[in-house]
Amino acid sequence: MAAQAQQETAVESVHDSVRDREIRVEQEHLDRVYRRLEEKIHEAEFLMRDAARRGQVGTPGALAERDAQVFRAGVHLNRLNNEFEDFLFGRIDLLSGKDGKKGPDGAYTAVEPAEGAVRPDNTADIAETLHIGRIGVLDEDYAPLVIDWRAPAAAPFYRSTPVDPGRVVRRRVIRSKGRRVLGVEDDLMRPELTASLDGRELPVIGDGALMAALGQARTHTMRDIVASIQAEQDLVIRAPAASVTYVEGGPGTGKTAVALHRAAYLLYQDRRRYAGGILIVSPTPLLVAYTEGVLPSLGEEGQVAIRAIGSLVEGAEATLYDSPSVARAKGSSRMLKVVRKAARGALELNDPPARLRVVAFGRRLELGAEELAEVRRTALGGTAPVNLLRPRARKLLLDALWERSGAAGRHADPELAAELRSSFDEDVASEDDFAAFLDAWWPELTPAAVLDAMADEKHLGRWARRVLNPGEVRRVARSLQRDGRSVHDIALLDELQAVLGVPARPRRKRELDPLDQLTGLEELMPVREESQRERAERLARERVEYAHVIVDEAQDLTPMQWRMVGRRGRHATWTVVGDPAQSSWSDPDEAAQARDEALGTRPRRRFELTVNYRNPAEIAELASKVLALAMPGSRSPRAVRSTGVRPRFAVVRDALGETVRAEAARLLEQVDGTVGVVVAMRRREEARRWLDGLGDRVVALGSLEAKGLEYDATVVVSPAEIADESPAGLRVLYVALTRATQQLTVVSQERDEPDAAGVPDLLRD
Ligand SMILES: Nc1ncnc2c1ncn2[C@@H]1O[C@H](COP(=O)(O)OP(=O)(O)OP(=O)(O)O)[C@@H](O)[C@H]1O
Repeated sequence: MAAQAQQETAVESVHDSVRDREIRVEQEHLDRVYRRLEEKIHEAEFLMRDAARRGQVGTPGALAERDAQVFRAGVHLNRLNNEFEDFLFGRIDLLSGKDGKKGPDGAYTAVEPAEGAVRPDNTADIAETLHIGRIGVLDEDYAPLVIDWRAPAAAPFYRSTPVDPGRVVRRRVIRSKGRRVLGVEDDLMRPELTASLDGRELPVIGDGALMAALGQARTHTMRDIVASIQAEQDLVIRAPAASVTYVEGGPGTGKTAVALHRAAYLLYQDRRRYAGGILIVSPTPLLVAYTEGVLPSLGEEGQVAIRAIGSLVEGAEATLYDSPSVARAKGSSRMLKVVRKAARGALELNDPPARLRVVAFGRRLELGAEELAEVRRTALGGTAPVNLLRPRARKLLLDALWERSGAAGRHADPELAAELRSSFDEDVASEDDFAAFLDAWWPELTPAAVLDAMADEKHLGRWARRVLNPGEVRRVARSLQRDGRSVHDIALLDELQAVLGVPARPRRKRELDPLDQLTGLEELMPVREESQRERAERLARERVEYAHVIVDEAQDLTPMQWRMVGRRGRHATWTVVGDPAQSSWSDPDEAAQARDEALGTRPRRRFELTVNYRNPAEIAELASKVLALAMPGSRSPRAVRSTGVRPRFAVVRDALGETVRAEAARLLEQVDGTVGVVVAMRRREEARRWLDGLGDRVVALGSLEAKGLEYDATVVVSPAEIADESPAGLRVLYVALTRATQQLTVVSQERDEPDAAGVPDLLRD
């Protein structure tokens, strides 16, 4: 026994010394990289100073040169400052071979080793070693010290698998903090080989980086996965952006992570093209807060706007929730008709004048109610937005007055007749009364004013006749009377904006800045004048359309929301990620149709993600029981790991709040990271009170708020209550059950009909 223990200790220490040696090897490389980076920073700073000096000379040549230098140096400094932390994370050791073919996405496809690279006795030499990091760094001879993770040459780091290893023998993830290498984790892609590097056998350390990453405690912000992107995810990240990249995958398959990394990849691939901006649409502000740190960690921020679906309209912010039946009405494409009628009908509100009186050519002219109604009807026959039809209405009024004046037949000569008409128009239009009439009779409408008018049940009833039933009219009108907007109201505001239009206003002239002439200057600005974040926010405010639109949790967009998002990417390429089984929208077919309209006829490339990286198998298995009820016949993604900890079932004895609090406190002891307590939407407020004083590692969430988020452990409170809350309740419950990375507790009350073991009816076999 003692001998065996001694032997094990010896093996361990040999292993440790190999690990230490390998860490030293990587430390030496990292030191070289840092020395090189410092040189580059000095160079960039010198260039900035030098450029500033030349700028004072002021000759046109010096100015142009200054611009170019400032631009290059600024970009460099910006990147270096952003990414100085922890940017070297990977390494691949390759057999000799050709560089291989580039696939349609520009990345190298399976690169086969050269003939003879593997000897008949299965031994081989490592011919090439590449280090992968957040940005590329070249040494003084332009040889790569670090390859940017998005470069085609880095693709084998992500694509190589033991089934299809290509030239990769060993894939290593390097963990470092600042300038210190802390550890390495290796995966052997060709375990059958005995490979040597510089005459020594290639050592292998650890159990692979993926498992290490997945087991880590969660915080309230998402981490990037750049060191452990898996092959099926890499295919999506690097997919060409020619049209629509459409990705489906179950909970935890990395859809959100992939979407964020794809944004960074696209910018790297074609910065100029995506200077038009990338919009990432997220379902909730909570998910925006959770994910928005990922892009800066990948060195990208300025061109990407991550917005919650309830924050897409400038000046409005969703803070309220609608009941399922109100949401269903407001989100449905039936609302289109209602909104169009409301936009036109709103012209009649606020008592528009019933007659128009003017004096022209010395005569009193008048149009009465009937004639005005006729003019309005004709004007509204146009297809332009209501606010933009005002000039047409004005013209029709003048026509009617001209007719009334009897001056039409006065001249036979067309030129004279036209002249007379034009002086008539001028005469009328210059009258204050006419202008005042027009303002009152065809006022400029704002989306907010029309939506407020829809809060009046009588008005809404008129505009929604034969579209919404009386119950829906009542409920929708009431919901619009509340203080604040819901996420569905935001889509209505956007639709109203489109139906109303914004009349052209004289543009303010921008100050001329010589630097504006510089192409790509946008990259430099953040360094000198505003932070990346301020810039992203400014661009998001100013921008109406984007070059690429990424929709996360796409299964949840209602038809009206698809229209809103579609307007932001009319000329864009798209990445759409979602999971129909998690849809909280009651009519997926209607939403799919609206999605197809938003995406138009663009060709789609479909991808599927099949591996669940979030939930351990024990939790995934329980969730799959609800999946079978929610979407019979659909497959659960395969969980990659198992913890041996089965979900726990607790039954409420006395007060629900006390049981939930006790279970949350228990989980806080068990895990290092976060605990999420998911309740039916109507219990959100009380659930927050239940957890009072337990600290900020635990949060209470309504079922719809849990979308996309994850916690070390979750407490799901009353599955039946969550499932019964809406027509899509079972799918919402499926979302709730798939949020935990380590532990899950399900709390049941009587209505859950728990069995003797506490398992609620919905989760039994
Ligand atoms: N290749 C990977 N390496 C390390 N972690 C990963 C990898 N892929 C995904 N993950 C992790 O798995 C978790 C789930 O990822 P993500 O939230 O992107 O999944 P999702 O498909 O969007 O899930 P849902 O549909 O439930 O919202 C995250 O913690 C993510 O960081």
